[in-house]
Order: sequence, then C-alpha cells, then structure tokens
Amino acid sequence: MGRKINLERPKKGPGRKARKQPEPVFTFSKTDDDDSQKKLSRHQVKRLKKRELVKVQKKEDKKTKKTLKKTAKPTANNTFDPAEVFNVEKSRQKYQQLGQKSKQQLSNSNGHQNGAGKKGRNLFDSDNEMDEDEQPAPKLATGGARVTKSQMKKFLQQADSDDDEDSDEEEMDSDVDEDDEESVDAAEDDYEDDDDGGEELDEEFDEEEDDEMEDDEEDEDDDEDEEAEEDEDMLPIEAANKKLKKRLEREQKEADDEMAEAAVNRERFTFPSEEEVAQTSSLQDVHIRIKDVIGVLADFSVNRDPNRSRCEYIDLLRKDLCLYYSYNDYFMGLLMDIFSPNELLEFLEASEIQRPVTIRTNSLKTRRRDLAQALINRGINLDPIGKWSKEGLVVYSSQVPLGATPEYLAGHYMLQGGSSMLPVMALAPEENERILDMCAAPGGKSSHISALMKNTGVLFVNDANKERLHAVVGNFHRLGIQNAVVTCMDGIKFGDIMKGFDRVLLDAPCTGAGVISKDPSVKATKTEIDVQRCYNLQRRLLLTAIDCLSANSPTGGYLVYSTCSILPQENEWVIDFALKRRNVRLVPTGLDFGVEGMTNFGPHRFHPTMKHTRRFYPHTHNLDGFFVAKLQKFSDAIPKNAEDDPVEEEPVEEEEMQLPKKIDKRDWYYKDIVEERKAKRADTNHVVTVFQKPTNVKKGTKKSKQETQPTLAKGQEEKQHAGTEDPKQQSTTNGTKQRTAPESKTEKREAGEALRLKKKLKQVQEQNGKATGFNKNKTNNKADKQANQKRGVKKDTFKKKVGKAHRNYRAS
Ligand SMILES: C[S@@+](CC[C@H](N)C(=O)[O-])C[C@H]1O[C@@H](n2cnc3c(N)ncnc32)[C@H](O)[C@@H]1O
Repeated sequence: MGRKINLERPKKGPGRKARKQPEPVFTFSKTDDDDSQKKLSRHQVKRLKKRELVKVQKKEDKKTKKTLKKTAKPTANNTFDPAEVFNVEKSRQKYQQLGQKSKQQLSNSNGHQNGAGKKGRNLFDSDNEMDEDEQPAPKLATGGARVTKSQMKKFLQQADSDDDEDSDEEEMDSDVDEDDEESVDAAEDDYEDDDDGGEELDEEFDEEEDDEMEDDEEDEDDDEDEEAEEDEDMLPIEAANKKLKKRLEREQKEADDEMAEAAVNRERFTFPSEEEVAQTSSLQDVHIRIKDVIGVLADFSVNRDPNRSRCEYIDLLRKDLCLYYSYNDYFMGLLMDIFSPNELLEFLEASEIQRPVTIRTNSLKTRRRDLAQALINRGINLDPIGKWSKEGLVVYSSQVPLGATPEYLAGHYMLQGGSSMLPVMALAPEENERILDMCAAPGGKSSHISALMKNTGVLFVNDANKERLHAVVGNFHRLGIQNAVVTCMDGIKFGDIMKGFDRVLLDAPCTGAGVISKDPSVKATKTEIDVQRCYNLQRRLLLTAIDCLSANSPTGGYLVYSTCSILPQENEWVIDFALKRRNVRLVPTGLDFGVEGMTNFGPHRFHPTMKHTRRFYPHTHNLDGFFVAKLQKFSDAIPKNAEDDPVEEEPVEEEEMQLPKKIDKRDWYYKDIVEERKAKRADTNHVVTVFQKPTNVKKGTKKSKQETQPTLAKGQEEKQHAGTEDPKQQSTTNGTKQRTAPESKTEKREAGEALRLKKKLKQVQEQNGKATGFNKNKTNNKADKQANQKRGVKKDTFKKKVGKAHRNYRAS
C-alpha cells in the first residue's frame, strides 16, 4: 500500500492526486519492512492486518473444506435422488440452511465474506426476502460477478459527488459495513485515504487483481475444491440438475461401453460345428445365431473366422432362416439373391405380419367421403389409404364383417389389397377405350378399370379358370359394371381371336412370393419347377398380350404387366425377354413411390430402362410385395429375329423345366407336367413352339428324326455298305451320324429284331456271293438262273420279315 516508486512497472494512468505529488524518496539504510511499516497510515495498517487475516482464514477454510469433501463425497454422490429435484419443500429447507450457514460464516470470519456467503445471500434475495435498503450495494458488489476496476471507480466518483463526508464517519461506516462487502469496504477505505492519491487506489486494485489471479491459480490446482464450492454456490435445484446431467453422462458412457463390449462379443462369435448346429433345440438360439451371423457378414473382413469362408456363413444363415421362418431351402435362396442379410430379415419379419385391410371405393356408385361416413356410422374405424390413391380406404377395426355390410352388398366398395390398385393406376384407362384384362379373375382390377372408364367403351375380361370367372360375374353385377365382356380362354391364345386393344392389363399368374403373409404355404411348397413354370407361362402370356395391343391406338398402345411376386425371374427377366422380341419400350408407371426395378440380377443384365418399373415390398411400403411395369408398343410388326431364333440367348433348361431323373409318373404332380408336355408336342401350332425348344433334344434332331425314319431302308443300305452294326447309329440326311435312343422297350426290342434280320440277310448274301463267285463273269447260265431263282425265294422271305419288323418299328 502507499505510494511506490515506479521502478518495476510503468504506470497505467495518472491518478487524480498523483500529478501533484512527487516521487517518494526511500532511504535504504533500513529494511524495506521497517520502512514500509513506518510509512503506513493507521488505516493502511488496519487494512493490511485485515487482509492477512483474511488470507489465513481463506487457507484454513480451504483446508477444512477439503477434508470435509473427502469424507462426504462418496455418500453425496450415491445418495442423490432425482426426485429431490422436484421436491420444493426440501429444496427450500436446504436453501434456508445454506443461507444460515453463510450468515454464520460471515459473522465468524470477522466480517470477510467468501463467495459462498455472497451467493447464499443472493439466493435468499432471489426469494424476495432481501431488505430493500440493502439493494444498492449488492447491485454493485454481488450478483455473482466480480466488480471491475472501472465499475468501482464509477461508484466512487458517484459517492464522491453525493457526499462530502468526514473521514471518521467514513471509518465508522466502513466498520459497520465491512462485514458485508469487501470490495465496497476497500473502495470506501480508499476513498477515505484520498490523501494517498488515486494512484494508490489503482495500484491497490492491481494488487487485488494479482491476489485474485493467485487465487485462481490455486483454484486451478484443485478442481475438486472448486466444484465443491460451486455446488455450494448453487441452488439446490441447480445442484440436482448438475448431478442429473452428470448421471446421464455416466449412463451414456456405460451404454457406450456396453455397446463396445457387445461389438467385441460379436466379433467373438465362433462358427458352430455341424454337431452344434444339429443340436440346437430352441428357436431362440437359432434367432440369436441368425443375428450373430448377420453381424459377422456386415463387416466380414473384421468379424470373420479366418478358417471359414463367406459361403459357409451364408449357408449357415440360410439353414437357420429356413428353420426359424419355415421356408424351404430353394425359396430362401431366391430371397437371399434379392436382399442383403439385414433387409432380408426385415422382409421375412414383415411377411409374418398381415397387411392392413383395405377397400376400394366403387366410384360408379359412390364417393369415398360418403362411403367413409357410412362405414364410420356402422362403427368401422378407417382412414384414407394414402395420398397416392383417391379411392382406397384402410380399415383399422370393424364391428361388422366387411363383406356383409349393406354398402358392400350394394356394391359401394370392393375388398382389395392396397398394392392391387397400383397396376390399374399405372394403366390409366380412359373413357371409350377398348381394354383387355387378360388374367382377370376374381375381377378386382377389372372392376377398377371399368370404374375409371366410367362404364364406357368395352372391357374384355378374360381368365382361363371358369370357376374363378363366376366370382367375376358376381362382383360385376354387384358393382354395377355394364361395359364388360367376360371370356374364358387360355390367354396365350387370345391373340388368335382378338387384337387391336388400346390398353392391356396382364396381371400374370405367379408364385405369390410377395404375398407370403396371405398364403404362408408359399414358403415351404414352392420349388424350382414352380418358378420355371411360372416364368415360362408369364413370357408366353406377355408376348400374346403385346400382340393383342394396337401400336396405332390414338389414346394408348399401353400395356401394364404386374405380379404379386418379388422374384426378378418373374418380373424384370420376363420384361427383358419381351423387350428383345417385340417392338415395345418401357415407360414410367406414373406411380410416384416404390423401389426402382433391377437393371442387373446375378449374372443377368437387363435393359437400363428397367428402372422405370416399380417394386413394392411389405417391409418398406407396408403393402403386399408387387411388381408393376408399363410398356408402350411402337410398332405392330414382330421383329424378324424374334421369329427366327427367339430363344437363342436362353439355355434349353431355362425354357422348359427339367424333371428329376427318377419320377413316379403316376404322381399327380408329374402326371400333370407329362400330360402338358405331350399336349404341347401334339399341338404344333401352339404359340409356345414359336420360341420354346423341346428339352433333352439337341438341335437338328427333330428334323433328322422325321427324315431318317421314312428313309430307313436307305439308311440300312448305307449301313450295310459301311458295315455299321450299332442300332443306335443312324445317318442323317447330311451324312453326319447322330445318336437317337429308342424310346421304349418295345421299340428297343423291334430295333434289335430288325438288326438281327439284317445281319442274317447279309450273311445269306455273302454265302450266295461265295457260291456264285467262280462263275461271276459268266452270264445267262441256265443252271445259275435256276440257282438264282432258288436263292431269290430265300431273299424275298427275308425281305418280307425285315419289312414287317421295320413297319412295326415305324408304327411304334
Ligand atoms: C393373379 S390372378 C389375377 C387377379 C386379378 N387380376 C384380380 O385383380 O383380381 C391370376 C389369374 O390368372 C389366371 N390364369 C392362369 N393361367 C392363365 C392363362 N393361361 N390364361 C388366362 N388366365 C390365366 C388364373 O386363373 C388367375 O385367376
């Protein structure tokens, strides 16, 4: 304190009286301490003592707090109850205790007030219990912020102008108030020591700042102390909130640790042995293993067992999925080709759950709003299906059967899945058009088409199944459809009867791989043969459907192909097949949702416009699995290459399903297929023959069969010359040898017999040749002629026998 020589630091600014006073002169004969003590004023000594006392007090306080905290800390942390945060009464009590404690501290500490005390007082103030008289001082000195030097100066200047006070009075005041505010106290004292000058004041604040900085450093050294002090400074609710935050942070950290541990455990998934797999008895274990394997496959290089290949993991996953969801191995394999493991799991789960019940308003009879109102009045809980449909309603719950309400019987709505509205929306039928629905039963989509046509134009409603057509007729009567012609014929042959349609809908028969939730039997029963049968039929139907369409239609020339299957074999592949064989192009469906169709699948590359097609999945759209493609016909001509060799790119086995080697032909299943094939072979004009090769017969065989059989005698002669003995070796017209196996036992036997006779004939001829060898050159010998006549009888007999055997062979 006091004036100092400006040896160490440059002055920050001249004080009011500093300008008047000269630099102090120090005599260095005595120690600095003695000198300073001599020069200190009464007030300065007092303040110095006070300051030292405060420092000592502070240190003691810190020590006691430290020890207190060390003992109290664990319990405080453990006993925190978040309910306290909202317990107002407890908070108030705690707060009052805190206030009293701080007051005590204030009185005990000889007037010096620590931070907690200040805050304690402020807390109380916040409850409006503060004495109004005390308000001005806290405004300056408290409020949780440190008073800056400029603020203090301002305050002092204000005080200076307000009062012309006596220094003694000031002293008394300061004695009274010193317990309250150290800074105010100090400021007032400084003001009293006006004689000492403003510089002194400045320096004092500098010193105070230094002290504070020192304190800060000390505080930094001990964070825990600071936290404890802060806690004391806080409202109980603030403290509780802080603890809550800490607790949440801790919980989050624990969760993160748990996650990390789970990840480590997943890595530790050991590939089970075959025995272990066989011994798995609980479905829960299977489910856990499914998740584990999917986890491994998600980051295979990191999580894999180095001794196991990806194929092994995938095989294990397929087996487990088949077991858990009751699929057959083949069908699960098809699904695994479509989806990633994670998405597959979602699809399988979604396929276990029924889709919401939906109905379509028959716009020929009512409006959706009116229908909804009528049904709501019957206690049916429903909503519009979505923005994408103007007619659909989704039914959440109903007190009455939806197929028996007066509205249903009056034909105001059709029970129809949400996804089956999509193909008709894509078709976008117009009034007065000629439209064909090739596979229509039970008529859900046809009735929708008719409604959009507003009962105008003509709608041909065809199905191959007569029984199912009864449902169509019933529905059409109920719904008031008057523009339909119902036909029952094989769709493949429809083109022979009628062509030139503006639009065609082909909602093709399929495996039903998209509607597993409706028909779970699909999971276990569908085989490779079923899939092959489906896509073969779909291809044929599609080509015919395109042929029925008119490229010159003024309004359309559009075809929509749809299936309730998600298999690319029945969808993109079929469309790609048609794109190559007819003058059609893919156009956008007009449906603003759904997943784009596949442009590649396994080794197959489809036309890039395949992205115009749309796929719908139960797990993404909460609709039945569905596929919709829209084609536009740009020419009625059939491309030449489609007629010449339409199946050049397709392997034979893909065109016609291959039957297993050993089959029981009496089995209804195979009987059906065998008969179907026989019928196909018999029907030479059948559309199938346009592009389908017969199975198990090599190219050219059919021709050689036809040609070799009538010329068998010639063939025999050739063989005689060639000396061939193998009955299976028969020459073709171009001279190449081809193997054709006799088909049945009878045929085999007869072929053997013919060979035997041929051999015999040859032997006889040789014998005769030997016998006549010596007179080869002699002609018109009477004896020879007679002998020849004799031999000729023998030969004729043989020839007759061979001819008979041959006729039998041909007849068979
Ligand atoms: C998916 S369903 C059609 C559903 C119908 N579009 C609807 O919305 O109500 C397939 C239909 O194709 C019929 N179908 C199967 N093979 C056929 C063929 N060769 N020609 C015509 N229809 C056939 C089946 O009888 C079946 O009714």
